[in-house]
Amino acid sequence: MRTAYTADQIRAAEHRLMARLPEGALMQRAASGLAAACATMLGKVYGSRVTLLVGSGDNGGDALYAGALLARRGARVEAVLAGSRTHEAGLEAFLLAGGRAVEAGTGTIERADLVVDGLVGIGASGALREPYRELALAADAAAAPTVAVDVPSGVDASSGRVEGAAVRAALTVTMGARKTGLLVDPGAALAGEVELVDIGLGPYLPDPDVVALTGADVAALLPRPAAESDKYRRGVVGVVAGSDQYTGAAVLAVGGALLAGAGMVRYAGPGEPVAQVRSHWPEAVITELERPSLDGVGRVQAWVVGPGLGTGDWAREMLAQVLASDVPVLIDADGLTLVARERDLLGRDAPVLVTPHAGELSRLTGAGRDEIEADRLRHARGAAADLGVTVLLKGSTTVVAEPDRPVRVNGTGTAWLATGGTGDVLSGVAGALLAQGLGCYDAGSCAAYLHGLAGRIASSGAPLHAAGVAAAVPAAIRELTGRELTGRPAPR
Ligand SMILES: NC(=O)C1=CN([C@@H]2O[C@H](COP(=O)(O)OP(=O)(O)OC[C@H]3O[C@@H](n4cnc5c(N)ncnc54)[C@H](OP(=O)(O)O)[C@@H]3O)[C@@H](O)[C@H]2O)[C@@H](O)CC1
Ligand SMILES: [K+]
Repeated sequence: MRTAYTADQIRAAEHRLMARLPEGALMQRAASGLAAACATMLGKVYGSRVTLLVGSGDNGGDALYAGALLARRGARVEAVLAGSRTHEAGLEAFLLAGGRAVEAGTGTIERADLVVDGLVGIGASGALREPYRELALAADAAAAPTVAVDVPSGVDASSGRVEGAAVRAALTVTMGARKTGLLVDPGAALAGEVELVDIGLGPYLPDPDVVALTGADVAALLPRPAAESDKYRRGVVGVVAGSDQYTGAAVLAVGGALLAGAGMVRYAGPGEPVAQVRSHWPEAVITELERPSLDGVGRVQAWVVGPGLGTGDWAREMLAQVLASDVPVLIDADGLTLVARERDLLGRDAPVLVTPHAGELSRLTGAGRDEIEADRLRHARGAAADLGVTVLLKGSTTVVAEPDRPVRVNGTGTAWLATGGTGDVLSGVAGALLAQGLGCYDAGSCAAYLHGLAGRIASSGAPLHAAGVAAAVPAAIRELTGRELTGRPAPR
């Protein structure tokens, strides 16, 4: 599990640790980790040109001490001192090691083999001011890669929010613990690779603000069929999706559920989608509906409701009946539009997982779509608390929020997944995990991980289509769990 923390959490932990250490010890640890990462990126340190962008705080101090270490190894290191003041001891060490302070605009950034962004770290507030903004833009325009110290300057360490200009790093060397803003877009997209330097903060850290599951975490959570499993005990998913107008959503949601390991999928819908589901998935158990009713559909362990369902009376009645059941329900797409109109529908005791994209969450909460995109964490958390449900907010980093738990973020996706129908597949995958007994929090975060990985497998760097993502879900599970998938050693 990768954990991340807000700036306030980090600062509090640092204070407790600093009280036990000699002055400056933490910064020395940070700087040596930073210098080592820069050296690796440079390949050959001797003779290379390194330009430091140095702000007025300790973030600049880290850069200066690291610059001193690189200068001692023969690099030509120049520092642009951008703040109204400069970390004194760091500057002294830097100059003593042979580093040079230079003005901005002397071509130092353009000539560099590597730029080190030490403008601001966790002490930043608001959009980058001048001259920092100008320097961030110059670093972005330069040919050399940028290594960000702690966080890319311009990215809010606690949220990933970016107001105005920000540094685009190839590598972010982060001190003591990951910052939340490095795991959540738009910040995550600007951080590049993230390397964590251990400065001994571990014992002083509180519960994390956000966490990201690793492949091993997901593998450990995924339900596995045991020898005595039968199709009912492996989890029966009910899918209420699709309409005579939108048939594909039904096919994709059923496919996602089947291929993510549901023991059985029951599909209930009108004639057109029934015909499509039947021809694509003979495995599904189908009830063709003459009227909107779940009577006679049979027991399920979880429902997926909403993709392509429409928003008319039929859809509203189906949604209400699904929500009147006593099993977990995943609501997506048109189901969310209906819930936005009629919040009372959510009043139930059994768990609810909603899977909006930013536009759908906007309808649910009234916040602007752009505002949600800019601060995904805050809005997902707020919606989970307000609605009393688990919220999986889709996007380039998917976040899963549930009251009183760290937000889970997922970065396995690829931009190619932003195409029609992939959300329907995700709802089926998550529904299969719910039906197999995972709670909404685990089902949502594991489904996001698997779906992202399946997207990568289906894409391989090229366009993908939603049915291809569903088809790649077993390969994604195989990649995570390998031979132990059956719960037994692989046959020879
Ligand atoms: N604490 C520790 O033990 C350790 C800390 N470590 C390191 O210290 C970093 C935190 O250092 P920090 O607290 O000095 O703050 P930091 O991020 O350098 O900048 C603060 C200054 O920037 C300015 N400024 C703010 N906003 C701005 C804006 N929008 N646009 C422009 N300027 C802006 C403002 O200065 P002013 O403008 O007031 O002169 C403010 O005072 C941390 O990220 C890590 O790298 C490591 O060495 C490990 C040990
Ligand atoms: K920085």
